[in-house]
Formats: sequence, C-alpha cells, structure tokens
Amino acid sequence: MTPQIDTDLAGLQRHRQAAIAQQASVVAAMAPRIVIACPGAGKTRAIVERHCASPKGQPTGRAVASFTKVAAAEIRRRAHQLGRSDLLEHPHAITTLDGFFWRFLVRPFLPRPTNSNPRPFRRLESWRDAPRELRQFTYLPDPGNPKARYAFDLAEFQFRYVAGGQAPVATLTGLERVERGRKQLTDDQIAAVCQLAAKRRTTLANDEHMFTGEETRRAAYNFLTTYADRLADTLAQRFHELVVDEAQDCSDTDVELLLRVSALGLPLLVIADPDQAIYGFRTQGPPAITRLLATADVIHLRGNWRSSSVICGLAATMRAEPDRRVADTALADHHCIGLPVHLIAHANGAEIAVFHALATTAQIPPAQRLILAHASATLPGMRSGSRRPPPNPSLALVWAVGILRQASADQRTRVLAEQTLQTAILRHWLPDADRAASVDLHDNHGVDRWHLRRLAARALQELPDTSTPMAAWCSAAREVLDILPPAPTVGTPLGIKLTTPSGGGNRAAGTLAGLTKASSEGAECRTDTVHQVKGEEADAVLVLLPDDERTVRLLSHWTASHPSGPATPSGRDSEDAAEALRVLYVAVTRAKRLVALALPEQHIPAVNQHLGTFGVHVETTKS
Ligand SMILES: Nc1ncnc2c1ncn2[C@@H]1O[C@H](COP(=O)(O)OP(=O)(O)OP(=O)(O)O)[C@@H](O)[C@H]1O
Repeated sequence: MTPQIDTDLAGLQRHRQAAIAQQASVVAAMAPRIVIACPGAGKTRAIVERHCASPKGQPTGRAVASFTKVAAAEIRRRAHQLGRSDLLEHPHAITTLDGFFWRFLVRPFLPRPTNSNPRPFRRLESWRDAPRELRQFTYLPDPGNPKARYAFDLAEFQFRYVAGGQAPVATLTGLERVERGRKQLTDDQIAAVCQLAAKRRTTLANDEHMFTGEETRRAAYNFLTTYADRLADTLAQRFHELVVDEAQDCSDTDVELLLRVSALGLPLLVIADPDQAIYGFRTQGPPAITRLLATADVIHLRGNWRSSSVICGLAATMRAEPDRRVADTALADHHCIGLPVHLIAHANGAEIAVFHALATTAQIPPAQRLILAHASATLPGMRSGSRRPPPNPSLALVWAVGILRQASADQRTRVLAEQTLQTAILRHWLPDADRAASVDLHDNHGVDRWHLRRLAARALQELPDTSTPMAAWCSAAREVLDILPPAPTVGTPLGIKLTTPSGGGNRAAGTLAGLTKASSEGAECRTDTVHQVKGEEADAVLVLLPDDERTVRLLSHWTASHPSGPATPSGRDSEDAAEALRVLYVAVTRAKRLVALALPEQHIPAVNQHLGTFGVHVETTKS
C-alpha cells in the first residue's frame, strides 16, 4: 500500500506554525494548567523553554519533577548554553517526583537521630543501594538440611503497601522466581520467602531508617496532614510552581499527594500523554492521572516533530480511545520519508541482522539504532544471565568492565556495572566496605561519591582487556586498584584483595565472567527495555516481541481494534494487554525514521492485515 505522505508544503507550514503557537502557550501559561500532548510534540522542549525563560534573581523558584532524566539533562544543557547556571540552583529544584517528595515534604519533618538510634534517615533509589549484608538474606526450606540454602536480595522483590496495612506485601515473579534453582521451591515456600523479605524491609525502614519510594510517599502523606500549615509557608517561600512531567505515570498516591500540595497553594503545571502510561501496574483501576486532568484548563500539543508519517500512522493504531486512532501530523523535515513498517519473523537472532541491514540501507548508523523489548530477558545476548555480576568479586569486576566497555549495554545493567566497579575499589581499600552503606562510607572514611565516580572512570580506562587470562588480569587489576585510594585519609589498601578463582587462571577473564561477544554493529547499537528509554529518540527502532503468552494477548488486543471501532474491553487480562500495548506504543514512538517489529512468524499475517486496515505502509521482511 502507498504511504500517506503530506507533500503539501504550505499545509505543512501551517501545521508547524500551529504547533509552535501551542508550544509557546505552554511556555507562557500561568499555572495551574494541564498540558496533554502526543508523542514527539515537544513537551520536553516546552518545559526547557519555560524554565529558561525565567527572569534572573527571582525570590522564588520552579520545581520540575519528572519520571525520566531526559528533561533534567536538557534543562542542564540549555542552562549551560545560555550561561544560566542559576536555573539549576536554589531556589529552583530539578528532580524526580520521589526526590521532590523526599526533599520538600518528608526530610524536614523526620526525627533527629537519638542515642538509642543514631542512624540518619536516607532515601534509596533502589534496595541495591543498601549495604549488601542488610538487603541479602538466606532461606532454609528444611532446617534439618543446612545444605539446601537459597540466597535472596530485597532488590529482587516487588513491594506494595495495601490500604490500611502497616507492613508492605512482597511478591517474587518473572526470572527471579525461577532462576538459580528456585524453580524447585513450591509456591508455599516462595510465600514464606516473600514474608521474610517484607519483614526485612520493615526492619530496614524502621530501624535502619532507609526509605525507598513507598516509605517516602507514606511519610509525605502523613506530613502533608500533620504539618499542612508549615508546608504551605515553606513551599510558597521556595517555589512559585511545580511542573510535573510524564504525569501519566503517576500512581494514585502520587496524584493524592500532588492534589494536597496544590491545595496548600503551590500551582501545578501537569504535563502528560495518557497513551504513554506504562506504570499502570502500580495502580489498579482507571488511570490515576484522570483525577488530575479535571483540576485546571487544558492546553493540547498536537503534531509530532520526531517521527515520519508512517510511524505516526502506526502509533495511532495502538491507541485505546477510538477517537484518538487518527495519525498525528508529522512535522519533522523527514516527515515524508517513505520507509515502511517492517515485520520480521523470528529466526534465531537473524531478525536482528535483518534490522541492521535495513538500517544500513536507510543510511542510519548503528549509534542511531535502538533495539527494545518490554522485558530485559528478551534482549539479545542477555538470556544467559549476563545482566548480573557473577557472585565471585574478581569475576564481578571483570563483568563490570566488560559491560561498561560495550556501547550496547542497557541502562539498568550499566548502572549495576558502575556500582560493581565502585564497590571493587572500596573493597580493595576499606576493611568494612561490604557492611557499610555509601552514606556511612562518607561519614566514616570521607569517601566522596563524585570522587569515587572519577576513580571508577579511571579504573575503567586502565584495567586490562577482558580477553586477558584471568590470573594475569587479576594481578594487573590489583596494581590498578592500588593507585586509586577512595579518600585522602586512607593511605594503605586494607580491604580484601582480588584473587583468581580456582582452576580459572589460564582462561580468558571475560569468558569466565560470562561476557558474550557482540558483533561490531551490535556493540555500537544500544539495546534496552522500553521503560528505560522513555523520553528518548533514535532514527531506527527494532522492537522484539518474544514468542510467549503475553505477546499473544498483546497482539490480539491490538488487532481487535478498528479505525472507528469501540474502545477495547476492560478486565484484568485486557488491562495487562492494554498496558503491554502502551509499552509497544512508547517503543515505536521513539523512532524518527524506521520501525521494525520482530515477532513470531504465525502472528505476521494478522498484524499485516491490521495495519493495512488503517492504511499503514507495512512490509514483511524475510529473515
Ligand atoms: N518546535 C520545534 N521545532 C523543531 N523541532 C522540534 C520542535 N519541538 C520539538 N522538536 C523536536 O522534536 C523531538 C521531540 O521533542 P520532545 O522530546 O520535546 O517531545 P516530547 O513531547 O517530550 O516526546 P515524548 O513524550 O514522545 O518523549 C525532539 O527531537 C525535538 O528537538
């Protein structure tokens, strides 16, 4: 089918001017205001412009809270360009929503350390930031058989507080439920493990004073009631508005907190694309954002500055509301590029080579390609568990170096690798590194986290190639670590030295650490989960849909809709499928020019026909 291409230049100019005028109204509007936008409409750009238009020397600042780092990074870049570093400093605050709740609603009201509990309160991004010995625990299913031991980490569980409950409920699903021999554990045993995890978490919050997002929100909720008058004063003295970006991902609790903040007199500018809500599993029932949308006048941002007309057409087929299943107007210079949507049948990984070939033909370099999946287990080269460091500390360091030297490693794995590298430096120098949290390392040894990051970057440059035999690798690594003291006060390395795992001295370090070799194109092209690339963009995107039940449900949910048909049905299964479809929507809307879907061959005819019904230019490409 011929692609629908807007070749009318005058029409394009009109659309662009209208879209620019809409963006200008977002920049200038007085809060409270709601902004609803389609993908690529320039939400991030409008937030950055609004902030950068702030006059200098104002007594109050703006808080910008987002779920992604993209807006914050853009504001930093623009402020730097404009010579306006003041836009990043007090009284402004550019942070995550969690960070905003913690800094302004929770931390000021937490009790001071006492003699009986001198630990300061701290917020953790994830349980991985807690000391290893606190977050890890062992489950012995049979007390008479101490050899049957299973190690767990709080970071592997999902937690939620149920209404009225004081303690969180833990669940263990996905790979974490079955890997490392856990498949043998019965559901009752896993339930017992989950109870242990919930108990451990409560202890960490109550006794160790460690808060993650849930504890932060619960405390914020209480303090907003108890200290409402004080908060009304302090927030008004500091800020004239709070911008909430990516608000479609607010949970019920987030919305409740924001409504309370707004009721205290801080005006909100809420920016959302309801079709991009991909954290629905945090909230059951209708999207939480619906309650916020009714609180102020709405500005719509229409027109997509990122994607081609074909990609806009593809995205429209995935929207839940029938009246929104109309393609957004493509406004980019490449709006009329004639590249179809490619459907590629799974073929033992050959589909990835096909994608690279298509991108090469379209003159899109590997660095501008993105390979995405809903779950990390679907990503190439990652099924073997190479996303986690091996338990042996020497191999963990080799793993971290290998991951950080691959451009293709996904964001979450890179963060873990960076932490692993920093931990290796600390373990080498400090006797108590495994038992202390990063805050304590600062208090007890003067370890500065920025300095530690710089050391890790230096170590990454100087540590040997991972193809080196393990024994030689370890001895060279010890020499590198020896010259990287993590604080001025520590002059001698007193920690645990790296040792060669027994029997592995002559084998390549990378092989022992479970690193897989990527092809040269694969090494330069980023692979990631969709949740990690929100707000980002790339010229070419390949989305991998695995051969599983979730894909079956997702595809039948998607292909059940018609251009003017009814909204797709509700119910728990349909909600899961609808969320999976929104994840797919976010994935394809990252693309500027080329989109390919790799899926099991048997589903291709239905998807092909479905896209044809909507008039989307589609091609089936053989692997
Ligand atoms: N007025 C404009 N003129 C030219 N390019 C623009 C304009 N507005 C946005 N863009 C470009 O369009 C792309 C998408 O913009 P942006 O990332 O701000 O959109 P978004 O609404 O935040 O997208 P999403 O929600 O899908 O992540 C970017 O490359 C941006 O530079």
